[in-house]
Amino acid sequence: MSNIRITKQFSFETGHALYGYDGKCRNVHGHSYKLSVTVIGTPISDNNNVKFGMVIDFGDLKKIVKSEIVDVFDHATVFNKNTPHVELAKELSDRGHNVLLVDYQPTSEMMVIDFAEKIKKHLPENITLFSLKLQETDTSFAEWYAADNA
Ligand SMILES: Nc1nc2c(c(=O)[nH]1)N=C([C@H](O)[C@H](O)COP(=O)(O)OP(=O)(O)OP(=O)(O)O)CN2
Ligand SMILES: [Zn+2]
Repeated sequence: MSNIRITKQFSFETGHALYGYDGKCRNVHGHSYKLSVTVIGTPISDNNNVKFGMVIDFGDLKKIVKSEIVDVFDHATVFNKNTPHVELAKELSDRGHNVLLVDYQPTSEMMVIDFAEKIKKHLPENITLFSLKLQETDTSFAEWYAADNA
């Protein structure tokens, strides 16, 4: 049976700030992120299986990415917890804002690494994460490929 890649796309609105960065993105601002998740596997060949012909049901992939990434990051503001931004984060959080502290600088590169680890943990055994593409703006994106990280 052939190996087939399938992709599901997601979008979410997230704020962030790059502490110590030498450009305008050191300011708190937001992006309409677009995330493409590609997995690879062989389509189920048992015609008694309700998922016959599918690598993984797009709906099941959606459940994983939604609970691990979209529901966590959407309308949250992400700060690097290893910087003085923790103080700003605490103030915002105390005032009822949705703040997310992460253990890395929240660039698209670092976010896509984090997302890959989170998604991989929840995929069924026969399904492999092939790649992720995280689009931060119309002209900027970061990609993670399993083959680059083997
Ligand atoms: N390698 C990276 N560089 C930058 C990142 C990043 O995540 N990785 N992030 C930012 C900012 O957060 C923001 O995304 C600005 O990016 P940029 O593409 O420079 O945005 P512009 O609107 O200025 O882009 P245009 O060239 O006007 O389309 C900065 N760098
Ligand atoms: Zn940004």
